[in-house]
Amino acid sequence: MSGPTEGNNGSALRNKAKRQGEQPRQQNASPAGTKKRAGHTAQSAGAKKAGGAQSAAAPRVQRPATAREVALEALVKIEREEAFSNLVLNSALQHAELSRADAGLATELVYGTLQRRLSLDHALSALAAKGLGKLEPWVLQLLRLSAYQLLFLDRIPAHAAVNEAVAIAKRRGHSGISGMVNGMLRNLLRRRDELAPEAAAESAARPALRIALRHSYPEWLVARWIAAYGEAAAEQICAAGNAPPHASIRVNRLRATREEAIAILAESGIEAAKSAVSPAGVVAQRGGSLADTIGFRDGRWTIQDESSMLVAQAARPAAGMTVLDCCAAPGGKTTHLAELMGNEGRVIANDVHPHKQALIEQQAERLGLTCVEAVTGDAAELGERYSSESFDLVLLDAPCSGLGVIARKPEIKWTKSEGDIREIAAIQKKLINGVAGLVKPDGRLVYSTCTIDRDENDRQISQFLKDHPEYTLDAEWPAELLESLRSAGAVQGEFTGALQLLPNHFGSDGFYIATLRKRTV
Ligand SMILES: C[S@@+](CC[C@H](N)C(=O)[O-])C[C@H]1O[C@@H](n2cnc3c(N)ncnc32)[C@H](O)[C@@H]1O
Repeated sequence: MSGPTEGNNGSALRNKAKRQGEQPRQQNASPAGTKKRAGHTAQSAGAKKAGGAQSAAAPRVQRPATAREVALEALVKIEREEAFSNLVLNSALQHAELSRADAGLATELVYGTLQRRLSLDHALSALAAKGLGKLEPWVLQLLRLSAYQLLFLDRIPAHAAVNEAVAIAKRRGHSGISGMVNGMLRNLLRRRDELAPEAAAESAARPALRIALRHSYPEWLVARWIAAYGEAAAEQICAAGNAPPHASIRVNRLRATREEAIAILAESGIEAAKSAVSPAGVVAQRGGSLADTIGFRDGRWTIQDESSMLVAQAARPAAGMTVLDCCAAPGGKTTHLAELMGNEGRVIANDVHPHKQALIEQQAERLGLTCVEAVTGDAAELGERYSSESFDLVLLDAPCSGLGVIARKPEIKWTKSEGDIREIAAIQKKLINGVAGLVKPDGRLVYSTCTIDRDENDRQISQFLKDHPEYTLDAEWPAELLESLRSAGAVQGEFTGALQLLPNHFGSDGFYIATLRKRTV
């Protein structure tokens, strides 16, 4: 689901967020310093777009891109193409020739700038005579990433942040732009206390606006979370979304135990411990890239968020079952189901995108799982493709708004709207209704999402249960799993068979899981 998030930030930035109880962000890509540059650097691509830092006839002298230039290019691309931050950044780091520390800084700048966009724009708009709307995209991103350093990072001297920004502006634009960047950032330094997020939040009239300004979220989203979970929880959710995500693996029980995986990681210099959430999970605390390990290559583990690992566990597949995973790519939960089945039985893994079939097949092969069959099709049409009541277990890990994975993809805060939630909830409804008939009597239907919006989750399932009296919620989850969920307060009172895991419960992704059983007639 989410791209790999591995390793620790070599630069170990201690920032203002850290002083407020958060951890420095982990580097979200394999260390780039060892890779040779391939193709254009982020810097050379930028120079071309700025229109003439070098003439077409001049020999191209490639100067290594700096951490800030790599971050700037990535930010421009993420916004222009509405691309996922983790994919853009990983690719940018692979092409840049940065030291480990600089790759850490670029990562911090990209994620921090995306996370704190509201606070940064709030401060910058007070300083921009003509507002921010007319600025060229790269100038706006340069101002944001520089303001992020001035307002949120302690370890970077203010003069370094300003001087670097002015130097980039000079290389990319005309002198008017570098003068404006210089003036605005020096003004920001002078008025730092007055323009800080805390000061803005204190003057907010509404609770949703106060939380939005303090933690940098759209007010409509905070208002939705307050309505769903209350004010205190909404604020905790927002804070958790700004904290660095955990880097975790799911151990393939057919090839290793958690203890063995922890020992193998230690040999590669990665300090790791058992997950408090998932019985299959191991969380890296310090060290390098989890994907760049022998244990990953030889199929002893898969990189997966701890919450995501709960889905297959809650589904309780057994050896010999016939299982359908309706929205399966890239295969994280498919392969977990197959592992829990001891590779015995049949797991049909469907996805609508033909190119994703190979992703599922590659994962199954890497993990040694021969019971997986990857197929392509629209999940809404699976009800016509397979005989009714032919599966022991059907998993619908539905496409969703992704509001539970904001810590990994902070751009989601700014790209999603309430209209998007309505649209995706309608698709989810169509998909779950479409596959409900495929489950055998006494079989299970598992519905999951990586969002925390009630319209996509518990309200979706309440409506489904009204429309399908042949189904009930099934509370039979593995005891070990329920115990850990209770100890974190994620499950309170009697467990019903549906779980809304919030990002603030364990620091893992926000996830919803409902297990349903079809009655026998
Ligand atoms: C949440 S992701 C699934 C993640 C996957 N279960 C895993 O654990 O790796 C949702 C997937 O649904 C697929 N998808 C979206 N609409 C679909 C549809 N109508 N039918 C089948 N798959 C669909 C997307 O391509 C995407 O891969």
